[in-house]
Amino acid sequence: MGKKRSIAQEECDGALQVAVAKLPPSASLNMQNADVYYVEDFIEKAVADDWYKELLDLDTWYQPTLKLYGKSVIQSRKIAAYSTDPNFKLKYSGQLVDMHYEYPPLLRDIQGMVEKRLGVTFNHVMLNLYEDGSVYIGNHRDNMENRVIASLSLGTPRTFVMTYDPLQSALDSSESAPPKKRRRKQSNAKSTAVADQNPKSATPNNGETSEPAKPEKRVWTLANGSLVVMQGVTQRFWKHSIPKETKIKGGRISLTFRQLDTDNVDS
Ligand SMILES: O=C(O)CCC(=O)C(=O)O
Ligand SMILES: [Fe+2]
Repeated sequence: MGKKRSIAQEECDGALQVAVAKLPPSASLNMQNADVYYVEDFIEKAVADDWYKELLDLDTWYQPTLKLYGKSVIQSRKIAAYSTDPNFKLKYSGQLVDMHYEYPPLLRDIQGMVEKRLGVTFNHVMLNLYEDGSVYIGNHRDNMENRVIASLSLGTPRTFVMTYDPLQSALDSSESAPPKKRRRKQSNAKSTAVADQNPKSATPNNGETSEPAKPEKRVWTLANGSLVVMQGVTQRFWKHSIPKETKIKGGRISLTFRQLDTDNVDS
């Protein structure tokens, strides 16, 4: 029997079959068990401002209702969702997302530009509206089938936090998973390294699961016109959030482009 392969290794092989975004190595954040890029000046600020204003006027924004512990709660963050696949449906917190299949011309152009620059195609974009700093997104991981996730930021800069928090199953499948007790202690570790406002100051990139998990956190500001790309094994090992910053009065729109699995089409 051959040596058991790590999840990271298998995912890397899988990622070669599906396209990965092409970005310069200088944009890589060199995070352990992740493939994350940040391009601060992906588009000019003046263009980002214009796009922000135009997208704010879309008539497709709405506040989804979430089911939390059996109660219906209205999400503070407005969203607008589009798909290039006319049959594609998506559930979010148990509710069907209000999906639109006719892209407004600007959104089609933006998606085309992002696709061209990254060398990949997307079948879905979710717009998030953070009207001010009281609107946030809690710590979460995106679905595994989101092979490449590209998030374009427009408007007021907001803080982005990425926390190393491996899925239990990912560690269990790893060759060198540390014992359970130690893993739990590590994920709560107070000594978590925080690279405030500097996504590149970092621990070394291990690239795979052959090393014990290192507690780590990255915190930086998403500039107006910037792009974050997460792909490969990132969602298995890292969570992300945009915390509340109540002093912030300006608005922000993020456009999160995704490659959703068409097997999930719920027609
Ligand atoms: O607004 C952002 O940049 C992040 C949004 C996000 O994490 C999500 O939609 O899953
Ligand atoms: Fe997310």
